[in-house]
Amino acid sequence: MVTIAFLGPEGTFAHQALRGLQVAEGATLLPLANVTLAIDAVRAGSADAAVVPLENSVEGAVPATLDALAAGEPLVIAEEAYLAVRFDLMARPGTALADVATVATHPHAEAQVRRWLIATVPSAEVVLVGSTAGAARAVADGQYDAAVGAAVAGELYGLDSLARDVADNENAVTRFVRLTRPAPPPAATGNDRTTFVAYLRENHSGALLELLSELATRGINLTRIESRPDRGRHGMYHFSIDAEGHVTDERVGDALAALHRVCADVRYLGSYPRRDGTRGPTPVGRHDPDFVEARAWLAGVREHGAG
Ligand SMILES: O=C(O)C(=O)Cc1ccccc1
Repeated sequence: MVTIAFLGPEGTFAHQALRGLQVAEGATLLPLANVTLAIDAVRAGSADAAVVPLENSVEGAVPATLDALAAGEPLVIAEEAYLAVRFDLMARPGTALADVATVATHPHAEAQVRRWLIATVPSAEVVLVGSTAGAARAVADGQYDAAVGAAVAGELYGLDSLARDVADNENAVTRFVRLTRPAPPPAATGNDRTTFVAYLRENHSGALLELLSELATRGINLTRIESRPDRGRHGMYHFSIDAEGHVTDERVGDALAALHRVCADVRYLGSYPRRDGTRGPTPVGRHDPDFVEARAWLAGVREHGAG
């Protein structure tokens, strides 16, 4: 029986994202209170996969997810899904806006409704918790006056919406990933993404340029790059990167091998179909047959003194 952990409880955006991901029929769903617990459940073997947010179009990366992937037992991204996120301010029935002294929500939700909260409930204290649905449940339990989250969470926990669609920016989307223990990637589709973490060898001038050059010379377009501090080494950073292409593409494999040579470490985090947009054109000389032909030419030069 397959068990899928997700950022819970029921009613989170992560819970909604499950619908857009491959979840085996009859799988057991395991809601956990924060991203780190969900990811560690896969490492411990108590879940086969975890569905967690990785980045949001307004607030950027989810650090807890990036950091849990960058260290500890390796995991891979098997799949991604995008979800449009909308936020309501929800409270126990009978609560008026004027009664709201505390508002609980997830940090990524807070960032997306910050101005609205300041304008609407300026003296309310905002409390950051593990998830939006966790906030809604805590409001139902009487811990806080109001929660910011998905309308469905309000319905689940018996809250009323005091205000609907309260985001500062319309059209925010969040990217969720399904993580598993290391496994062969799904087959290349021609529109894929590869995620990895590069740890620089030392803090020398041009170290990041060196890393980027290996990707640029092979015509690899990046869709995200984030620096995160190496927790144990003050002043040192590693880079969490999404690149267009699949690890079985010649140019991507060649670039990862090159980074393995020049970096202190490269942690491969999976190749999987890209669900937003389409990749740009591959530059001349960087298609798979170009690499195959170049290898044959070099073999000829080495063996016969001529290609
Ligand atoms: O707390 C949730 O519901 C989540 O799934 C995390 C989150 C919070 C806000 C925006 C996107 C994802």
